Amino acid sequence: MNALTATNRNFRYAARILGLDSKLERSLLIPFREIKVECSIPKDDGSLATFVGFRIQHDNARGPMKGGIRYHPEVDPDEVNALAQLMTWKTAVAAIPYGGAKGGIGCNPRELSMSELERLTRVFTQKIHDLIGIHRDVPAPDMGTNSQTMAWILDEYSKFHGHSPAVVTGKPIDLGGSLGREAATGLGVFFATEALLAEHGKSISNMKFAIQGFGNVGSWAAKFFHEHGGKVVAVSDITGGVLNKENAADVKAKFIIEAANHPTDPEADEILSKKGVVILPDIYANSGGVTVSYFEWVQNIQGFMWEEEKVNHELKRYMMSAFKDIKTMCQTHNCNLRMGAFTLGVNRVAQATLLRGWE
Ligand SMILES: NC(=O)C1=CN([C@@H]2O[C@H](COP(=O)(O)OP(=O)(O)OC[C@H]3O[C@@H](n4cnc5c(N)ncnc54)[C@H](O)[C@@H]3O)[C@@H](O)[C@H]2O)C=CC1
Ligand SMILES: O=C(O)CCC(=O)C(=O)O
Repeated sequence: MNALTATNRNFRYAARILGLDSKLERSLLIPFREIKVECSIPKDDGSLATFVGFRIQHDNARGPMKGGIRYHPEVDPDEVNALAQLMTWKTAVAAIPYGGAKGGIGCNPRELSMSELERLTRVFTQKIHDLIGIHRDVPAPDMGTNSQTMAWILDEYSKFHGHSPAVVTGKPIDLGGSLGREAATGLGVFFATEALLAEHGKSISNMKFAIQGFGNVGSWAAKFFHEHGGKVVAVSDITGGVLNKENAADVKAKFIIEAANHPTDPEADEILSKKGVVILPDIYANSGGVTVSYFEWVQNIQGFMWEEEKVNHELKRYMMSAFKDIKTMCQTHNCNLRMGAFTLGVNRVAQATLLRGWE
């Protein structure tokens, strides 16, 4: 099942639980805008290379659209669409004033030199600069991109619109980035795990952790688990496996924390749930990144930098509060954590949409 089919299925299930009107359901599902651009660049050897870039803006009922840009060979419009939609529910679960978007370029960043990556990022920015903006759509890093990528977008965007640090988050600190943003997704995963384990009478220090993916998110999460007495017993990277209906039955973990986006397909979800595995869903578990992106945007707009302690303290407060809200939805609708998070997010966006109206 592809990522979009799976995400739509989860959304429809949540809409049914909430009893949403079918017209509202359709309006929430269809993306606000889908952008597809050709990005041609001269390679270092003088040859021409053409890549396809996407920015899918899913919903802006609760505020400017927000979400990362990924550079990966398998980027395709359906996947970006699903990830954009997940951002809409994620920002609503986190209770931050944003909608959802996601972008990507189909490329292998490991096969491009720094100067090729810079040219590609600048060309992509030239093609989308009039459709993003501080109060319109604010990109951030995701798989295969980082603070340097954001610095190039900021520089290119500013050539058209004047110096605009708040147009991207996850920037280098020297360009207005926030202290704590680089570690934020991993730290948020740690806070989310702590909250879940506490519910089950357990703590980080008496648990073993196997981490799939060891880039920004996985490596910071591993560091925080280790520092708090957790035993990190396994780490897998790109050469590792995926979760799916063939191997879901072999998973021995009692808890799965979805630090990545859409790492479990619905068929595997069902198998794992039947085995009694507790899954903490992506739209909550990895929301620490976008939450600190929000703090970065606020700091840029305020023109005032926060101490790292304040960033981390506020992050913990947001993560705890969202967990409490998800549990309330689980109790109200007698559903699992994924549907607790989906109903929470979808309901908040539905309410905002209804309040704004369609005229
Ligand atoms: N960077 C951020 O702030 C946020 C990232 N995410 C999500 O977290 C996930 C990871 O993102 P980043 O750490 O930023 O990316 P990254 O590019 O820094 O690292 C990705 C890691 O995953 C590994 N990987 C790729 N395919 C794999 C597979 N099949 N099995 C095991 N490992 C595999 C890569 O080798 C690499 O170590 C993505 O799904 C992303 O959308 C979610 C929220 C925020
Ligand atoms: O920090 C952000 O704005 C977005 C991060 C992101 O792409 C995600 O949460 O999946």
